[in-house]
Amino acid sequence: MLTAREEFFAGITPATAAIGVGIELLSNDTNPPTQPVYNPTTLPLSTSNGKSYTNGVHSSLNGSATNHTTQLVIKTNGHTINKSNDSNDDEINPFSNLPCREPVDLEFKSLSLTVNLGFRKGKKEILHNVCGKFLGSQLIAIMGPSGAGKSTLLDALSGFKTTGVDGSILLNGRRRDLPSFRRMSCYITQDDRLHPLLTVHENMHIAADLKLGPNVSYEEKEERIEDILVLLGLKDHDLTLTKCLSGGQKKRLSIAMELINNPTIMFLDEPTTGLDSSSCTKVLELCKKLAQQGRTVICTVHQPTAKLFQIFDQVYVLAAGNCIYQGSPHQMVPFLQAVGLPCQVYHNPADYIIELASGEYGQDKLTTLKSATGNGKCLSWFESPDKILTSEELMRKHRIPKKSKKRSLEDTSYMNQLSVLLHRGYIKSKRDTTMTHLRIGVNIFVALMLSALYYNSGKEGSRVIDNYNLLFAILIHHSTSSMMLTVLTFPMEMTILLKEHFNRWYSLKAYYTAVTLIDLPISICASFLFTSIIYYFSHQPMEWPRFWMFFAISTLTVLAGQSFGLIVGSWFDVVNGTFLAPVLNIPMMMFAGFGVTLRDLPGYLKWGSHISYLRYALEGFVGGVYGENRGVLECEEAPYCHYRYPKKFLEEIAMRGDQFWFDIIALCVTIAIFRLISYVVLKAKIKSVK
Ligand SMILES: Nc1ncnc2c1ncn2[C@@H]1O[C@H](COP(=O)(O)OP(=O)(O)OP(=O)(O)O)[C@@H](O)[C@H]1O
Repeated sequence: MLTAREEFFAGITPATAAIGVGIELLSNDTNPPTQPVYNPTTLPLSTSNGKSYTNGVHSSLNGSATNHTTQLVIKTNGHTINKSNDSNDDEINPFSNLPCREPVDLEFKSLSLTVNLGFRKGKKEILHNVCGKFLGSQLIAIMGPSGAGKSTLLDALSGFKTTGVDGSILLNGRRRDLPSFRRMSCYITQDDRLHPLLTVHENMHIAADLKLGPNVSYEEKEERIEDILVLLGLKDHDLTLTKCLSGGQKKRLSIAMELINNPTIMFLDEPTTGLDSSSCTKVLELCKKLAQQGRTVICTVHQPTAKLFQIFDQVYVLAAGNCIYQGSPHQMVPFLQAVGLPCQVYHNPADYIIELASGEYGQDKLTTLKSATGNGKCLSWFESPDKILTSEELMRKHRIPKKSKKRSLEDTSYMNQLSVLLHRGYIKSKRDTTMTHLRIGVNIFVALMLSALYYNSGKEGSRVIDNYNLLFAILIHHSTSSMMLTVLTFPMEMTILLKEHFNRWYSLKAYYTAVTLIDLPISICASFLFTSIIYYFSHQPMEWPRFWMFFAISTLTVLAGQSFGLIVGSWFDVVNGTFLAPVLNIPMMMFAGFGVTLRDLPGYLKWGSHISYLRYALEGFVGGVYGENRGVLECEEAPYCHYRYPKKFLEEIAMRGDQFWFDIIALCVTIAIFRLISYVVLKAKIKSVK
């Protein structure tokens, strides 16, 4: 009898290599089946947790896999088990903990996608009424030359893009209900949007916590993670930081994280781009395995080699937004022959069709191909066209899917998402040399530099102006350093947010709350260190209440600068943000009351002082240091001290010195408004991507 783990490995090639399990498929049919099939009638299917498996394969659609008898030889470290297999029987589902779902046929009719080119520039249609059918349990390649519309088609089908999309998309014959569809599908982007400072296992565990929630036990999650990591050949790397993984491993990790909640339909945008041929093969073979387990796996590819081309069950070729071939890779040569464009014997058909699609042999050939396929309507070139079910048959076969009563798209509660995101943020902060270590280091360094420059200026009556300059310099340091750090780092976070949010890992609200909270301890800590150093060495009044006032204003300025950076960082990319953030901060400095006092500001610019958070911060600093009835200052370094009486200085700079609490409230309100604006900008940005 096989153990659950042996059963698990029975259909999995990459995993077997990792732990010394080998599989050989011996067919006793003259036409070898393309898909290895496991016979549950001869092998017991009980799992470690006592569950039994149900069918995960759309057998009627896998013509080549049916009507074959296959012999499966499983070699497990030393033992060899021979099993006969009739492929009409159920296939094992290697995810021993995941409930099997029905395979889904995805069909689209007269699909067009139009984009707005901008003000007065009109519109551009990228997809032109294309049709197509992607069958369940198959690996489908969307091919075409650069700019043909592959990614656009993938975006439209996955629901990543909804604006400008016209036509109908059907799932098992019924109109696609986008929220339900998103619950059963996932989108894996071309670039690997992963957290570089988390290990493979941490990434997986966080994905599991976000997708499965606290109702699934830790042990079950671990079991599922291990199964997936073994399946994807990542088990040996589970303690490796993501940033140290190779391109192919990153790609596999991206897939692994989405497999946690067992999606039925997987969209992959160019999963082979940037990989060497062996990694390409590994990734595509893995996709094939996932498809064989009952999923519809759709990916875009540029120009596969002849070997990779054969891995796909179906290819869909686009040329300038039109379909020029749809069917099995094996049928492509007969198809081209049939339309009078025969492929040379030694020419890779995939290369040839891309050359045709690029218009290398003339535009008239494209017209011929488009009409031969009916722009995707023709299904004759599939492996077994007679076995393809019509929409009506599919509707009869598959019951109406239950509509979820849940309003939110995410699988777990807000509180669960928040706590997992906080935990993830904590791990990242601990390891982040820029956001944490460097930031603390820079604060200590700047504080020591300023201390050396303004040593003793806080208590000396002859150096009040110097001290005033110091207070303004501290404000500029706090506001710009926190702002620029956010502007530089947030756009990278934004790309990950877009992917994870689209794949329903968490709501924007949970993400935003976590981002706001996670940075608080580091900001407070950095600000405390800075304040302690500068306050002591510049000899500000040695009274605890004044120290805390100084610290409170410093911290609120850091938070205001950060919130301002968040608005810019979520609106603009790094290049534009780096230019715009300091520029936009200049009016804040202009209206702070430094240089030109608030009294001397021209009447038509007075409004500026009300919106400048640096004005409230400067007023708060001055109030803390010179207000609140501070006594006469020392005058040891000069024969005459003009501002020996702090009141005189306050009059000169047009500040009252008793507005500390007003300034604190004004800073808190400013932070709240900035945070609200950045939330709205983020939400709009996510919407605009669609
Ligand atoms: N928002 C947009 N505005 C204008 N044109 C767009 C927009 N999005 C896509 N396009 C155009 O649509 C066409 C198809 O783009 P798409 O990214 O889908 O191509 P692709 O086949 O995936 O190309 P590649 O393989 O190079 O990624 C291209 O000509 C592209 O310039």
